[in-house]
Parts: sequence; C-alpha cells; structure tokens
Amino acid sequence: MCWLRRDLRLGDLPALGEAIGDGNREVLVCFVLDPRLESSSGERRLAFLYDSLRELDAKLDGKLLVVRGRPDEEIPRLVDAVGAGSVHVSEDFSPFGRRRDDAVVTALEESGATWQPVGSPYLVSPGRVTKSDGTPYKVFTPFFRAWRDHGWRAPAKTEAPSNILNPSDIHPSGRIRIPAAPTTLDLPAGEDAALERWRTFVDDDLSGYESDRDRPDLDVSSRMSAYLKFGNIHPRTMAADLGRSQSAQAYLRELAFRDFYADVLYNWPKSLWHNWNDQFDDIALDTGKSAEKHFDAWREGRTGFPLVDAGMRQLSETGFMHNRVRMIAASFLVKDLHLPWWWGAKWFLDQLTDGDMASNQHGWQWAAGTGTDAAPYFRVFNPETQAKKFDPDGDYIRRWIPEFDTDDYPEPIVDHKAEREEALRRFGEL
Ligand SMILES: Cc1cc2nc3c(=O)[nH]c(=O)nc-3n(C[C@H](O)[C@H](O)[C@H](O)COP(=O)(O)OP(=O)(O)OC[C@H]3O[C@@H](n4cnc5c(N)ncnc54)[C@H](O)[C@@H]3O)c2cc1C
Repeated sequence: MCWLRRDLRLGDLPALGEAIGDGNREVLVCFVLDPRLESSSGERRLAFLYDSLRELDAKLDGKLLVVRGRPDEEIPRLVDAVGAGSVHVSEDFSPFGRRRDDAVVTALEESGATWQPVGSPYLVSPGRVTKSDGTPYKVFTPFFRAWRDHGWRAPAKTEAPSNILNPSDIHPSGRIRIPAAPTTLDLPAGEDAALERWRTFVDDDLSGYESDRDRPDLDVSSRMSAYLKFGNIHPRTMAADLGRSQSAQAYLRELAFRDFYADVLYNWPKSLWHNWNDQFDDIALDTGKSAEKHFDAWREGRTGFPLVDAGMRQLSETGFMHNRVRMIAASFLVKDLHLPWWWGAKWFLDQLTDGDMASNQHGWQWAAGTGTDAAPYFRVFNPETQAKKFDPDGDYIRRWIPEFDTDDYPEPIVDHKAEREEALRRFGEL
C-alpha cells in the first residue's frame, strides 16, 4: 500500500517506487482526508489539496482511493481489507505528522503489515544535519554549509504503476468523492502545473533571480512554494536543474531555508506557537480593544503604510504575498503595532495557499526577533525606506491599492518613528 500525504505526485517518489517493488504485486494508492486537518486548513489550501488529488486520480485512471477519517483507524482498516503486507510513506517530520504516524504504527501492530517510511519532503530530512557534537544548528549559515556538504540523492525515477488495485474491488473501501474546491486559486494545483511552472521559471527568470528576488514589483520569484508544500514536486527534481550559476546558488540557498526551518521545528516543536527564544516571553505586548482595531487595519490593508497595505491586500485577494513584503508586513505588526507575532502567523496560515507550519511560524519568529538566527529585535524595518528600495516606481503598491493617490487612502495609523522608539523601550525593559 502507498499512503500519500505531503507528496501528491507520481514522479520522483521513492515511497511509490518501493511499494511497486519488482512490479509483481498489486498496489493500493490511497489518501486519507483527516477532519482535523480539514478544519484547520484555510480554504485555499483545501482547494489546492482537492485539485491535486483530482489530478492524481485522473493520472491513476480513477484508481486513487480517497477516504475520510482518522488515519489510525482508516489505514489499519484498509490494510485488513486488502491484506497489505506493507505501508509505504514519505516520512512526515512535522509535530502533528509525527504524532499521527506514531498512532498509525501502534494501530498497525496487530495487522502484521510493516511500516516503511522513506524519503521526506526535503532535500535533507530534518535531524540529519547536526554540529560535530551531534546537537542541532541554531544559525542558518553554518547549517547551510553542512547541509550542502551532506548532499542528496538524484531524483527517483517513478511513474504511475500499471498494477494498481482498483478501489471498486475493495469491500468496503469507504471511498468518498474528492470534494469540490471551496474557492478559486490564482495558480493551478498539481504535478503537471508544478513541472510547467518550474520549467518556465528556469527558462525565463532563474538567471535574474539573485538580483531581482527582493523586488515585489517585478514578479520574478518562482512561485513554487505551494507546489513544494503539497509535494506536487520534490525539491530534488528542482535542484537537479539548478547548475552552478550565482543565481542558481542563490535559489538553492532559499531551498536550504525551507529545510532549515523544518529542522528547527523538528528539534524544537514548541516553537510552533511559543517564542523559540524564551527571553522574549516577558516583552510587553498590546492586547485589548485598540490592539484589535490595529490588527483589523493590518489584516484589511488599511494601515496607511503603502507597502504593508499592498502586501496584505495581495494576500487576501490571491493567497500569496512576496517574500520581502511578508518580512515587512510581519515586522510592522510586531514592532510598529506591538502585537503578538502569533496573531499575524495565524492570519497568514488562514490565507496563504503555501501556508506551511515550519516556514510560516519561523518566518514570523525571524521578523519578531524571537526565533533562531532572527533579525535582532532592535533592527526595525522602515516601511517607507523599504518601499523606495524594493518598489522604486511604486508599481507594486499601485497594483494592489488602486486608490493610493486619492483622498480615499487612509492616513498612517501610527507614527513609525515613535513606535520604533517604543519597541526599543520595551526591548530595553527585558
Ligand atoms: C512572515 C513570513 C511567513 C512565511 N510563510 C511561509 C509559508 O507559510 N510557506 C512558505 O512556503 N514560505 C513562507 N515564507 C517564506 C517565503 O516568503 C515564501 O516561501 C516565498 O515567498 C514563496 O514564494 P516563491 O516560491 O516565489 O519564492 P522563491 O523566492 O522563488 O523561493 C523558492 C522557494 O524557496 C523556499 N523559500 C524561499 N524563501 C524562504 C524562507 N524565507 N523560508 C523558507 N523557505 C523559503 C520556498 O519553498 C520557495 O518556494 C514566509 C516568510 C515570512 C517572512
């Protein structure tokens, strides 16, 4: 049996390759819709998931078995129903995934089926790269060097198996129809779309990536994040195309950030919703009615700080925000509005199609100054200077704020200079 989770593709999928083996046995390919994840994923992520499943089902000639329930009940039930000897999965290193899989392994004990995890959604699986004394890295740059030295395998050559078990032959399979997407997406989901997007990026924009990646007005970043999040493509497939150019290496460094944050979460699972650096636990934060008013203005893109507002509107209209703008919008929430970073992180997770616990929570902790290797607390982004530098002609701002040059655009809700001083004062109190 091959149980798909964050690996919704057929190519470069070692778990599928091992399930097929020498091709002499039938394979059940299945996905379990877990109500716990359905209720905590934003609409866009659900739409992306359902569309990815629909594409996979079509590629498997309608033989992808989708069931709904708790995996520790559904997987043993399916193992019994088909008499499976082994369950093949890509390993999940997230705190939720590890708890879920531990429960499945326990529930499988009586079935006689073996649990066969192989590979992960990362170039180098969390926990593999450590300092010489075996402890995890807390700083990105040395992690990056050790990560590159560790290396990774070439892409696995896998494709749709010819001997898939047909779910209609399984009684009772518990099969459900893949739900309709609850909303529309600004980019198509699925393995074919991921490969096409990747090829277009490599042909058109990779060479300028190093110089232009911080420019939200130019639209030149790869937009691979949601495909990576759902495993429509493995980063190994991407790394194999990169080559040695400066821009290619700059891109690889970003993929390393993704692995770094997964590694941090693996080693410090509490950092999901708590300050990684607990020295910040006592910093004074605003709460109450006026804090909530500020939070609403931030969410709705009405702060009067154009680059922040443009980013927040891009997010709510499309489910995406450029990386540089994510950093500025996050910094503004924490350092200009003095709000808890987890308020912002939760809103991002609700809206983002690429919303990912490791990258999002640690991206937020970086901006808040509370994470590993974080921006020092006293370094406060100035949204106006940032706009001049990274959106020099104001094209990005005008794209998302049509009323920018009119009286309808709000005045700044705070005085940046004064709030910067206030942030430093609170920091000094620690
Ligand atoms: C506050 C904040 C929240 C974030 N939340 C998420 C999130 O929920 N999901 C997510 O995938 N990324 C998140 N990021 C990282 C980054 O903003 C996005 O990965 C990037 O904007 C996606 O666009 P892209 O694919 O065009 O990026 P590209 O610039 O083309 O980068 C290529 C790939 O590298 C990875 N990557 C790039 N930058 C980072 C980074 N800083 N951290 C981790 N991985 C990175 C992504 O997988 C990305 O697809 C967040 C960053 C910040 C500052």
